[in-house]
Amino acid sequence: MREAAARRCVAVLGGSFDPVHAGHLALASYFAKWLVPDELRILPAGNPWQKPALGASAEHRVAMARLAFGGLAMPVVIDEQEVRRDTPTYTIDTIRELRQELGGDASIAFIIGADQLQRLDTWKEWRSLFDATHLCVASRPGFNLDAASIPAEVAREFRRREASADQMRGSPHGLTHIATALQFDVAATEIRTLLQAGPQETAKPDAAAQAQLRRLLPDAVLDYIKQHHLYENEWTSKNCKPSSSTPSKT
Ligand SMILES: Nc1ncnc2c1ncn2[C@@H]1O[C@H](COP(=O)(O)OP(=O)(O)OP(=O)(O)O)[C@@H](O)[C@H]1O
Ligand SMILES: O=C(O)c1ccc[n+]([C@@H]2O[C@H](COP(=O)([O-])O)[C@@H](O)[C@H]2O)c1
Repeated sequence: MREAAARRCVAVLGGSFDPVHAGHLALASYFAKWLVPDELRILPAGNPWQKPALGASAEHRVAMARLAFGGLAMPVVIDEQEVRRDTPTYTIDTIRELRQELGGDASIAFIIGADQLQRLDTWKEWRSLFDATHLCVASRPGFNLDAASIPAEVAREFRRREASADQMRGSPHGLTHIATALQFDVAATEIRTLLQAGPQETAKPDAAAQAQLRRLLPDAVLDYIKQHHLYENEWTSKNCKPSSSTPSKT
């Protein structure tokens, strides 16, 4: 008798990654261990419509994501579909694209942190997400996962769909998991602030900020930020165009 082919499982982590930091790596690594997917798909957001502004161009954010996630010991794909799109970045559009690409049978699991769970009901067509993907959520310091912090309807959906890793790998979409063990206290906002925390005349972070940055960012990402003088000034516009320091295409 022929053995049934195993269902392909793809874990997806989307983000503004402005810049990518150790919290993103911890989040991806956590679910890589929990779900054991065949692939980790990283999706830098082109136009994250709920963020007031961005500090680096899409090209730089993609380049930093490549440096950061390329070091993980698993198959990683940096998917640029969202930065190629002109429209606001809606996850439902992206997941539908992914479905087309991966087929109806693949198990797709979209990963978010607790802050996004708290506002999931503001996402475009959030209920439709369950028809196309699983949703995996991780705790994050500063963002409660208790009943009072999650919109009631979102909490209800998550409760009735809660599943094990085996169940998620074994079906294409519609299941959820909330992991409460991750406690990595870092945000991109904090990193952008640290990068500006130097004497005005030097525009360089002081020694304490420097040590903190080394702890919160992969070395290659910090080196890249310095090489391209990213985040040295106040906010640039949201759709910031690549500057002269845009990475060359290789
Ligand atoms: N420290 C963290 N722990 C758990 N999840 C995180 C952490 N940092 C980011 N995430 C999750 O990663 C995804 C992408 O996050 P994003 O790129 O917006 O980073 P951020 O640190 O939240 O940025 P910002 O401070 O600019 O809002 C989101 O789903 C977010 O919840
Ligand atoms: O689909 C939406 O409406 C939507 C609203 C807010 C956030 N998202 C997605 O959630 C992921 C994390 O977003 P962010 O803003 O925390 O970087 C990223 O992939 C975003 O595109 C998606």
